[in-house]
Amino acid sequence: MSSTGSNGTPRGPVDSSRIPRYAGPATFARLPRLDEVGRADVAVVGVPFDSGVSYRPGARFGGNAIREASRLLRPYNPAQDASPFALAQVADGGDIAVNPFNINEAVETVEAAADDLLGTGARLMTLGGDHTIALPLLRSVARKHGPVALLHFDAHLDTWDTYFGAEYTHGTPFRRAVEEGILDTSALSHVGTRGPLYGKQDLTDDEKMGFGIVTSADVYRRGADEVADQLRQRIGDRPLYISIDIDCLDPAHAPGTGTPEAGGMTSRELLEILRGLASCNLVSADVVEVAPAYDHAEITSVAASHTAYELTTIMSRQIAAARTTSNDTEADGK
Ligand SMILES: N=C(N)NCCCC(=O)O
Ligand SMILES: [Zn+2]
Ligand SMILES: [Zn+2]
Repeated sequence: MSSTGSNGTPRGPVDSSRIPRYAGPATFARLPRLDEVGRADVAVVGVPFDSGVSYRPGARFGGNAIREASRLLRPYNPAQDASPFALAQVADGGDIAVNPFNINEAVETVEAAADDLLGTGARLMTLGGDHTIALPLLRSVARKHGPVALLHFDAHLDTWDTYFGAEYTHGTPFRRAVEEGILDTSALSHVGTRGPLYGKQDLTDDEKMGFGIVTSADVYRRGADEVADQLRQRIGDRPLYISIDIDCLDPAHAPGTGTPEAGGMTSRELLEILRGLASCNLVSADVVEVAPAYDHAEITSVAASHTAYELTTIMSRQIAAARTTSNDTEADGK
């Protein structure tokens, strides 16, 4: 069942033709807060945590920067021919309050908060935070759906083992996830990979874990449509989690991030690949590693807000389609 406003439809964003879009506190896309609507089909939630980074800090401010940049999003998404906030109740669930001084505790807090939100039937659209948070989010999603397919957009593999002996960092979440058996290892892909590694072994280890790699150069050479087709075939109808490290984009398209690497995808390529995945069973997603202190003119947070908008649109469309199917089944049974 979906949440509805008092007139039976989801409560959408503040009307920017009546109330200036730059007025008032920011929620994602000017949507209602979760406490204003009771429950949501898609909960947008911030995780202000960056104690897992290996280089520049600052992603703890990413969620709010994305919310600010999302003021300009409009309610109809022409690329997917859908009005995501009318198809399903999308609401801003605020931030998960995580301990910046204790990574293990932070990981537990994120996992428990995700359990609570997923337990209400919502799908999660998480705004990071550094990439460490993908692990507890995946644990929670897998508890609900079983091992999930993973599409990981990133310059980096994030399947390294430890940094300074620490297991939970932004360079290690997906190795931990594979070790814990929470990923469906027949459908794991990195997209946008590039840049120097520690050694060739990084690639061999990653392949052994089950990952396929679409490099940023592959995207450039083969084009977004072909890449999306290939990914869609690999994923099939498995429950899918999409994790997007904004550094999958070239630093020209996302300068505001902690570990930038030259030679990345354009924001157009990323958005187009996502649109090509609209038929996949997207159960939750994150956008991480937005570090506004290194940004200019909100380039990075605007790209991140549009990325979250495409992901939210995919989820809303699927929720609406599932509702139609179950209504049809009910009608047939009567
Ligand atoms: N997840 C991100 N953004 N970066 C991981 C980089 C890890 C390293 O410094 O080797
Ligand atoms: Zn990265
Ligand atoms: Zn990453």
